[in-house]
Amino acid sequence: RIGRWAAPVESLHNCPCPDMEKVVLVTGANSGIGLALCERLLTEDSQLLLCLACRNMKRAEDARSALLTSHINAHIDLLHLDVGSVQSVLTAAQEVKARYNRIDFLYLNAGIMPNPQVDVKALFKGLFSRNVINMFATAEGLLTQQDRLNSDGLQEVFATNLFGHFLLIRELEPLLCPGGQTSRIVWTSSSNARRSAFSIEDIQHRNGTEPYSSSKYASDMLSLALNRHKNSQGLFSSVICPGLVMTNLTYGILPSFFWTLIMPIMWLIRIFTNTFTLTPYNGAEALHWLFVQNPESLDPRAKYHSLTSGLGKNYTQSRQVSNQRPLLPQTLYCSSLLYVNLR
Ligand SMILES: NC(=O)C1=CN([C@@H]2O[C@H](COP(=O)(O)OP(=O)(O)OC[C@H]3O[C@@H](n4cnc5c(N)ncnc54)[C@H](OP(=O)(O)O)[C@@H]3O)[C@@H](O)[C@H]2O)C=CC1
Ligand SMILES: CC(C)=CCC[C@@H](C)[C@H]1CC[C@H]2C3=C(CC[C@]12C)[C@@]1(C)CCC(=O)[C@@H](C)[C@@H]1CC3
Repeated sequence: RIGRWAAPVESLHNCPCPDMEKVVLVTGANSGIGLALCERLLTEDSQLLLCLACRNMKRAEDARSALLTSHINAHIDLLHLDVGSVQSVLTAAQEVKARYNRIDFLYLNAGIMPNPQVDVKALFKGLFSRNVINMFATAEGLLTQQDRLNSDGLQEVFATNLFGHFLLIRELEPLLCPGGQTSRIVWTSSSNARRSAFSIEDIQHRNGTEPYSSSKYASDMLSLALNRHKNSQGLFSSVICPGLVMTNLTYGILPSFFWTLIMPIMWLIRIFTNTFTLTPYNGAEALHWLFVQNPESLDPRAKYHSLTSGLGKNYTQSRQVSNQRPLLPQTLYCSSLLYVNLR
């Protein structure tokens, strides 16, 4: 490989990825939707070079073993990455650049919702309102979280769900779109993302109680900005919502016995709102769907939703990302640049 995008000799030597193998990196790959995505990607393309980027190597090892049981010959690498730590992202990016000479797909899936609180009064009120379907689909007005500062002095939710991922993109730029090829970025966002939860004056949601919603809205805007800045260079960014999925994240909202108790109700609700995808496999539908799409055919302003019908059929639907204020994506892009340049 010659030219601007050439990798250092030792990395080419190390790189086990011949030209036709896709290199896919997934953050938060050891559980839930991330792990289900890996399973689905290996089923789709057995030649993949899959890199599980996780903060806990024991859990990462377990995930790799589970994947290898059903895909014996799969090529699965592990990478230590705590997206909530600037130093960890920088070290991991160095490691990725030493191992591979390109990234075809970067799935930015790791995410947290710490100390969630359900507003039970609002839930009961909502049950008897005309807004009930929207309430179940978006949890609007139902959920708050308590955030804290991490060791970098950043709010933990924004650092994990947004800044760490953005820093990773910036650091991996030399591996994105090498030699005129296209590269793809896919964010696991949420239908809980709401414009009113985000303020450019409080870019980390330090003073609010909905950092999760705010950070997911910010990731939608950042994806939009990436498309505006980078599509012409062959870099395409998309956002998805997996629907409501039973994972460690949701088990952190209510105790598991409660979820088990209301499971029949959840199946019933699915008849009215196809956003209750419930299983990680179903939730990974839009992530998998994007993998097999031609990037030029995608809408840069869309959010792709994993949906499951009452009869259990999975499909992907595109909806416009909600209410973009003019210039907000660019402003956010610049602010995030400032953050990552603080390193
Ligand atoms: N479940 C749902 O209903 C919905 C989920 N989502 C989004 O889907 C994504 C996946 O979540 P889900 O599968 O549900 O939940 P899980 O908790 O099962 O998965 C989250 C993954 O992210 C990893 N992670 C968390 N923090 C970090 C970090 N600092 N560095 C590296 N990895 C980290 C976790 O690792 P570890 O095991 O070490 O904690 C885990 O692998 C999240 O972005 C979430 O916001 C969006 C909409 C709905
Ligand atoms: C289903 C019944 C009878 C009770 C559960 C009520 C809430 C706990 C539940 C209703 C809508 C859910 C929801 C989420 C969490 C749990 C609810 C608030 C999410 C916020 C989980 C994470 C996401 O990113 C969203 C897409 C979910 C939206 C719906």
